[in-house]
Amino acid sequence: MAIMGTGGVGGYFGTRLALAGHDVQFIARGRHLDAIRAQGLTVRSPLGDMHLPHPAITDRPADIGPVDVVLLGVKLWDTETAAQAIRPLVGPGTAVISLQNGVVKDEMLRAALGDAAVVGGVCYIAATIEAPGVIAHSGTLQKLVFGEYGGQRTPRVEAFRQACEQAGIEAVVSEDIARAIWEKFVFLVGLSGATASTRCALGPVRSHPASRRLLLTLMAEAVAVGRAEGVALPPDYAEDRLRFCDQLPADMTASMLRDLLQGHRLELPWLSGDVSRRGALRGVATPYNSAVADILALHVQPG
Ligand SMILES: NC(=O)C1=CN([C@@H]2O[C@H](COP(=O)(O)OP(=O)(O)OC[C@H]3O[C@@H](n4cnc5c(N)ncnc54)[C@H](OP(=O)(O)O)[C@@H]3O)[C@@H](O)[C@H]2O)C=CC1
Ligand SMILES: CC(C)(CO)C(=O)C(=O)O
Repeated sequence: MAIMGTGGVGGYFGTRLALAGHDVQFIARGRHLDAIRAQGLTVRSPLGDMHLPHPAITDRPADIGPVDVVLLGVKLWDTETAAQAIRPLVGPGTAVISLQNGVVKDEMLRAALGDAAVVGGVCYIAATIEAPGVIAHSGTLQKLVFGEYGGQRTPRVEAFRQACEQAGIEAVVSEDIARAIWEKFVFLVGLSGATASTRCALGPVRSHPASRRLLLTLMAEAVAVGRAEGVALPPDYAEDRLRFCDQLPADMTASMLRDLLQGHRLELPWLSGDVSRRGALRGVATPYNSAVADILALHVQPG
């Protein structure tokens, strides 16, 4: 397997897979790569800390050659460059599974790598690069959902499910992965848009009638756009996600709020911005997502 982007997501899941005995080749760059080469890759997690003293790691994916599975864990602005870089890793049966947020990622991967390579995927976790060479996992959630776009349970999907099971990763094979990706997207568009634009955690956002309406409407617009694109989301799915939000910890925030507060680049154009863009193409009104995209536009690029 290869992990393209050894960050919060790639570093966490890759480390688990490597510790379970799988041949995992990590791809990283910069100070993070240097630190991992010098001191190994460390994951701090409430489920138990992990350490790979000498992981196979490179910044030259072409040296790795074809693999069974590529997990893509780069931020969305790096998708096209990463897709070109992993071309030498993709053989006839290789599954490229993006763990990124958003719904546009697999469209970009298909354009670069062809339809056959792309297996849909989505992940549920909160993990970040705490320091070069060190990944910090918050909470205990660590789940992958993946599947072929046609819904078939192919040997490559089943083999990866088994690998995850051996590695102690909660893994679910979806027969409607497009819908599974949209389900996460709906929730994340609401959580990221509402927490980042108010600069508040979920607890306060859901308890004030106005910010609760903001949260619900951001999700409802995403549902309307998904349904207009033919995704089988129930019409009341936003209300379902609002009930889900009511059960989550009050201090929960989206990674986009954390990025905003730390002055990092934002994935906004691929979240609320993408709802707005897709809505315009389908004739679906998305005033709340468009407003969030406009309000936060100044912060998308740091500096
Ligand atoms: N973190 C989380 O908890 C969750 C994240 N996601 C999604 O997963 C995706 C990844 O997020 P996250 O793990 O937080 O991102 P990170 O920034 O933590 O990790 C991405 C890593 O990939 C590296 N990278 C990018 N391009 C290359 C390249 N060409 N060669 C080598 N290394 C490269 C980056 O290096 P550099 O820093 O130099 O750019 C960085 O170290 C995002 O789409 C995010 O929305 C989804 C669920 C949860
Ligand atoms: C909501 C969460 C933590 C779920 O994985 C996420 O994807 C994000 O904040 O980017």
